[in-house]
Amino acid sequence: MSGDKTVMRAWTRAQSRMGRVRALPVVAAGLLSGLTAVGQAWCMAAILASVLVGPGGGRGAGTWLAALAVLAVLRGLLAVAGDVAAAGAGRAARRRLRTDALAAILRGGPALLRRQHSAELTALAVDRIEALDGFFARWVPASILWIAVPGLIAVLAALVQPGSAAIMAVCGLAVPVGQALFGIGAAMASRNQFLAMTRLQARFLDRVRGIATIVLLNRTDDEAARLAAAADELRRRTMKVLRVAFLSSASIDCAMVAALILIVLHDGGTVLALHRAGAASPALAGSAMRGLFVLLLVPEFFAPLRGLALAYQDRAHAAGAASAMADLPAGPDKPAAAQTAGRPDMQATIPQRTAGGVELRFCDVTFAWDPARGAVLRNLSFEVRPGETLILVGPSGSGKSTIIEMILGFIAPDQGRVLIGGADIAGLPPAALSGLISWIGQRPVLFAGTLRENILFARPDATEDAVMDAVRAAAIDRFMPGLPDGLDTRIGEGGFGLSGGQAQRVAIARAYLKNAPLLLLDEPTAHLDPATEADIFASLRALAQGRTVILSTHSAAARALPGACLDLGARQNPGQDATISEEPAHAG
Ligand SMILES: Nc1ncnc2c1ncn2[C@@H]1O[C@H](COP(=O)(O)OP(=O)(O)OP(=O)(O)O)[C@@H](O)[C@H]1O
Repeated sequence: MSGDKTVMRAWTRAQSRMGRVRALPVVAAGLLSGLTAVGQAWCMAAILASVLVGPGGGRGAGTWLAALAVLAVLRGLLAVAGDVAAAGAGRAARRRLRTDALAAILRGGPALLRRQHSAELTALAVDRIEALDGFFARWVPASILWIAVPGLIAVLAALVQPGSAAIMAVCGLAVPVGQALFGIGAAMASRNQFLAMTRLQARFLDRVRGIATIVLLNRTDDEAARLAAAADELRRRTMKVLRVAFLSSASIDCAMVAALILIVLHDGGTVLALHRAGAASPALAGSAMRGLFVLLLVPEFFAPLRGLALAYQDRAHAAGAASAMADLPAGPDKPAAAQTAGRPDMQATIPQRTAGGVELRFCDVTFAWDPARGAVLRNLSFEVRPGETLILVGPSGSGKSTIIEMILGFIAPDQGRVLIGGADIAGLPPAALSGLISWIGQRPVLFAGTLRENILFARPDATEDAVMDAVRAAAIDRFMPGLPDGLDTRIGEGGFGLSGGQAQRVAIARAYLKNAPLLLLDEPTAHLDPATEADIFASLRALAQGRTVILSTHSAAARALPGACLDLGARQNPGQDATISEEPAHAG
């Protein structure tokens, strides 16, 4: 996970900017609420002064009470309006971020899962983004209101009682200093808490997936102890977050109590002096009212500062999410634009779908996952003409899956170009590229749902006839009579289980429905017995008709698919070029 503070700060600042527009109604409600609080304090001060010191000669207590009631209702309404607007701002931001995160995860594809744990990605898309609600609903408005409302209150108080207003302002200024100190601790504590939570989630998911291995190797107690240790770490870090939050809130209370005491001493002294001097009742009542007014304003003055301190947690969550978001692949426009900049030839026209497949060319492609470990593909060139099949062979780690991920657009060459139908895939919009490709991997993913829904996943608007054609072509009709509800049998998680070969037939049916000109097969029979493998290859052979096919395999049974063979193992020996055998050599 990236811990680059500049990236985190830039992300948090950018999110703040984006959240500000939606936070404006919350800020407006907060400002108006601050004004009504001033009105309430004035009414309360008038009522208390007339009770404590005697009538000052102005309006009666009844008028002030009525005004107080009206202001209380108004303030209640403003609070509701502010809460509704804040909830809306949080909802909109979470929706936007979740869409961005999901798009980035899908863009990253399998390559992303190789470097990030699926539990981490799930935690980001679900928990972290959920936790950002407070950032947009509370922190963004609070970061404006903590200056605006106390500033407004201090100015109005200064018009009435300048000395007390100055005391309140000076005590208020101590708060940001304390918050700056606690804030750093809060941000670190919160980030550590999130890391501990993600670690616990990842460990738990791993262990649930590997439950059979844990039981068979008799490691249940060990694993339970480790999970307990991870849970305990999360508990400790959560307690630390709470401790820092408590200290931060206590520091504001201290500043507020200091302001109250100093104002009582200051204004109380004035009222007492007037009383001793035998001042007239209206003058005494006026002085007491002004003193009480400022005193009653003190909690209102500190309330936005307390709001900011509470929302600091939310900002810390945003900083934690920032590092996780920064690890996701950037938007498609950025790399594509960067790669095609100044190269009009690369701003590709989208190849048309053709009946006989599509041409695929690798031109001098070099790629390293990690430059320190050297290039996986070095100056690789080959060409597959429309309708032809290329079989990628070579030992484990020679780069077969890397080639397939590159064609899928999940990774881009460090040097060289990959052309599909004459268009550089770096310049193709992701949707256009995926429209040209069907992909079948080692283990097809079946979603919880019916068999029909799983097949239709490739083309939800397919007609019943098209689905039945795909079912027959993929030989699903051979095992369908054994399913309780035929095509409407529920499969996937919690549903009916399919064997590896049957699941692969669902993937073949999906490819039939999608009907793309380029078919990528990444070890499609890796986990199947020889008889099922032969069966699957027979279906794939039919599927390959009229399509360009790239097949990565270790299996000798792949000979069932007639086509050229590119031995990547031979390329790893110095001085040897790509070796395409059996068919016209289009390799360089
Ligand atoms: N996400 C990744 N990050 C870093 N290195 C990677 C990543 N994916 C693959 N590699 C490395 O790239 C090399 C080629 O891997 P690749 O999966 O393409 O090989 P392969 O020929 O498909 O292997 P296999 O036959 O076992 O599937 C390997 O050394 C592998 O460790």
